[in-house]
Amino acid sequence: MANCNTCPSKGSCGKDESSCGIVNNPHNHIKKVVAVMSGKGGVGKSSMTVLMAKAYASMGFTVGIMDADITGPSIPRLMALEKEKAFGNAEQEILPVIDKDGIKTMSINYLIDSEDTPVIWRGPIVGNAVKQFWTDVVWGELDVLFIDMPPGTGDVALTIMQSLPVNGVIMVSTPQPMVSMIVTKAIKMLKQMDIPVLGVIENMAYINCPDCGKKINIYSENDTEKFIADNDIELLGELPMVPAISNIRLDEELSADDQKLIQDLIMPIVTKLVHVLN
Ligand SMILES: Nc1ncnc2c1ncn2[C@@H]1O[C@H](COP(=O)(O)OP(=O)(O)OP(=O)(O)O)[C@@H](O)[C@H]1O
Repeated sequence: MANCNTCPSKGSCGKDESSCGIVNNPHNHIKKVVAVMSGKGGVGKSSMTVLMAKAYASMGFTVGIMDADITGPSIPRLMALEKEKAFGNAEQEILPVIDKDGIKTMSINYLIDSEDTPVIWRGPIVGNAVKQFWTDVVWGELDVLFIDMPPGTGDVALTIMQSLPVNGVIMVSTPQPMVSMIVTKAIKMLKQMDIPVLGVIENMAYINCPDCGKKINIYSENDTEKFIADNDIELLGELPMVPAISNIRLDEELSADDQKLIQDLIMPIVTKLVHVLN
């Protein structure tokens, strides 16, 4: 049953506790829940989730990542935790896997034999698994929990939005008309559900010429300004396509230049996010 005392939305959601469908674990005290969503697959949602989580942790916040993409989980690999398994405690709860920076993570891949074993489950079972990642995982005290959403606006995305106290959503998109159209559907769904869209990240928007440094737009029909204005949302940032981001799992092995590049790209976004979340 719902428990407002441990709910991140306490005092701001307007729901009645007796009819609220969100169940909270009394051991967990999570201040903010941020879903990272894309509408369209492959645009960099999981990469952005990891970059933001690492940046938050580097600022001294306590951070968690829930990998809600049950049939296509990528958080363990992106965090270089793919060899880890999750264990339970005496209360039948699940302990998250914690990375070298103290980021707590949970993914279905920690619970199955091998990372390439497929999860062949229908929507309601997948939805229940995600709900258990909220109710049964010992997240403890967190300043922010990022949820790496499955792509699209299907059954599981709806379950998450209805069953977890999501404070806001970050949309990840690429500047292509077809992607913007599908991301717009997701934004409209969130507006109908009264869930705030915190802003959009335009990922893989351009490349920098390796010789002269000139910014080269990859897509000829780049209409980011219109997309932002039509949807009345904030642009949190535009990121280029760079090898450093595709190698984020090896962050400690990246050159000092690449580490600085990532910092310079992600910090303005995270600074805006800290501001809009407070
Ligand atoms: N800015 C970037 N520069 C270079 N490569 C990137 C960038 N962003 C993401 N990628 C790469 O693009 C691919 C897709 O990224 P990612 O898995 O984060 O997308 P996704 O939207 O979460 O995908 P899915 O829909 O499967 O969940 C990965 O190989 C990732 O390394």
